[in-house]
Amino acid sequence: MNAAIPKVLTIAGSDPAGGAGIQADLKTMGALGAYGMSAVTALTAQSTRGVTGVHAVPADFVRLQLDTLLADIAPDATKIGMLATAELADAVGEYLPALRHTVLDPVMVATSGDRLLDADAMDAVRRLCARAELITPNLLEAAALLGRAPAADLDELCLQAELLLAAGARRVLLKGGHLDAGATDVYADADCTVPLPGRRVHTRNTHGTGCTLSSAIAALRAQRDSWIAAVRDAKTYLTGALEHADCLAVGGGHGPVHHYYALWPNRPEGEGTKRRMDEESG
Ligand SMILES: Nc1ncnc2c1ncn2[C@@H]1O[C@H](COP(=O)(O)OP(=O)(O)O)[C@@H](O)[C@H]1O
Ligand SMILES: Cc1ncc(COP(=O)(O)OP(=O)(O)O)c(N)n1
Repeated sequence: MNAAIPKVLTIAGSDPAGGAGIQADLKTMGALGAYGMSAVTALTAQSTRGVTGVHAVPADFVRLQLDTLLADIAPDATKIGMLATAELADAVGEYLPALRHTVLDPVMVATSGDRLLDADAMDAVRRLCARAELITPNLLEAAALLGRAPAADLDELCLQAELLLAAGARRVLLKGGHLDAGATDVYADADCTVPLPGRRVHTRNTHGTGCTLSSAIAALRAQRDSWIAAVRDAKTYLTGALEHADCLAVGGGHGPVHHYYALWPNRPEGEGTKRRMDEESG
């Protein structure tokens, strides 16, 4: 694998509160040793309490951002997040053949319940799912893509991951964060279907978990030899960011996860920080 610093692109919406969207993606990429770049698909008016407005960028201007960027820089990996409209989903789809290591987070609805994708954009997102190298739907997004009820247990998670493969996806990480217990996701590709258990963190500060996970996978895919290795390491990073979310104390609603938990040595609250200080003092 190339030892140069990887250049990783996010094509996503903006979250002014800094916990989701391109802001979360760029923080994640920086925290994981990648040089982050962004093409913005939509502005949201949003805080930790919810979304009050969405303003989609015209599709031709998203094309201009991508044409200008890609004429100069070849990303080592790309994460695609909020697409807002069918027109934007189709426009971004035009670039997938030219991009490597593509991760699509088919963002539809924020945790607050606010819509981030037009209702008539589902077919365009389905088309995109078949072109990305990995898709990372949550329970509700998988159910919407498949036209089924959301999975309620691990068996159904595995089944829906395999149904998404059968529908054309190349690799699927079906996220189980919305199940009542645990934090088990399911990874599936043509060779295997693997449950990925995770420690459940008891915090209300979960804003941006999906964005953080998909951008971490992209950042790490550029630095790992396989998708499954990137997915496992990204999940470990996200669990740490959730474990340290409460010491950020941002906003009055669902606050962000702590993207820089391993990098800020002067914040004594964090367990990762403490571990690092212990290691440094021998
Ligand atoms: N409380 C939690 N503790 C640990 N991991 C969590 C928690 N909530 C979500 N996750 C993990 O965060 C990632 C995003 O999951 P999910 O919440 O299902 O997606 P989204 O943010 O897209 O709705 C998954 O890997 C999931 O297992
Ligand atoms: C601009 C923007 N993009 C995506 C999301 C959704 O973020 P996600 O990590 O899937 O989940 P929540 O933040 O809603 O918990 C967003 N809110 N804003």
